[in-house]
Amino acid sequence: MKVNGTPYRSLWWEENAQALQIIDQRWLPYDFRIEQLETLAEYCEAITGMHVRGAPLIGATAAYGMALAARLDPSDGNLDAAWAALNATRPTAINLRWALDRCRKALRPLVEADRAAAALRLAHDIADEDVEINRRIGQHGLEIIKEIAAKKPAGEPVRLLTHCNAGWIATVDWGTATSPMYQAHDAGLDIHVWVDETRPRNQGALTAWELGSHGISHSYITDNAGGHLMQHGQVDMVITGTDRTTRNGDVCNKIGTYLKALAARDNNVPFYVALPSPTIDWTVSDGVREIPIEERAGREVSHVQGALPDGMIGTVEVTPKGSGVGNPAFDVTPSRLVTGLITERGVCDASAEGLAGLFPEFAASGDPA
Ligand SMILES: CSC[C@H]1O[C@H](OP(=O)(O)O)[C@H](O)[C@@H]1O
Repeated sequence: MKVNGTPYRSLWWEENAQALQIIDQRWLPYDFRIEQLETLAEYCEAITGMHVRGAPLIGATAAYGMALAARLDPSDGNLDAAWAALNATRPTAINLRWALDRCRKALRPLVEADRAAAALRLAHDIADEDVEINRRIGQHGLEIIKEIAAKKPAGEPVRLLTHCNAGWIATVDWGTATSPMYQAHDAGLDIHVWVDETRPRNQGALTAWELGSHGISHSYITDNAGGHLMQHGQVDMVITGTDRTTRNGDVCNKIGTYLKALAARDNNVPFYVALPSPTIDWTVSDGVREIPIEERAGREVSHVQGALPDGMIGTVEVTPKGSGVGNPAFDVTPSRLVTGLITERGVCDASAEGLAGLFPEFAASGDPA
């Protein structure tokens, strides 16, 4: 997507430096900073510290981390160590494990001398595939928005609500939940997006920044406003991303998604999830009981980051001293609350049959890596 007229991906390989460059999202939307990753420790910190975030982007970053490891020392031992270090960065988004397994599976059979070049090519492929997957998700999501638009009174926009940031900055490009929004806007459809701020890291500010940069009408709302808006007929469709979706359609996503799905069901609002196939965990059926939920630092809840009057970026403490803090970063929406899954191969029910119908080869093997 473009930033001030310049096309960007969320990460890119800098040939001259032979290093990965990322947009350091910790400073958005207040400041646009680019960071160059040069050591495995920097790759790990970039993921753990959410310099890069979003399931597909985490996976792509990890693939470049494996390419770095293969260049420094292509031995099995070093690749295994890199795999373990990167896999330990964040526990919930399955794209991390998917990318690492795919890299290790591709490199193991090769002689060591061939591994560095192969690993870099594979990282590039994973990044490019993500862009194409998300573009296709956008095409399928656009058809849903068109169907809703056709039933709306003339002059009334299609009103979407989204939670967190499943935007181009959470992927290599296009985003997952935002790809249908971009493509609907570019196709001339009138849309308005309710953007959940998404406490505590306020990734909604990233979504608002993205949509504003693309000229898409939107409103930044508190996380607790969504149910009220749905109750008053102000939402035509909810669409979110996902960090891990089980083989039967249970959806793990940013904390608060489950509550939006409950409100959507109670108000008969369709609830869609944009789902790239690398985000499907074919080994898990019961999302609530089997998906590990990341517990992040309490400081993310007790302190809020923002732009200070002098333009500097700072944090303000918002909880009383001595209060305990909880910070589960994700929750699981049971498949029964999901209207449909928008994948790169089309839209399906949130069910084992639905996903197996679109991805028979993965459903059979259980191993998409
Ligand atoms: C397109 S995946 C985006 C997904 O990842 C986010 O989590 P985080 O910001 O903690 O990396 C969030 O759950 C989004 O829906």
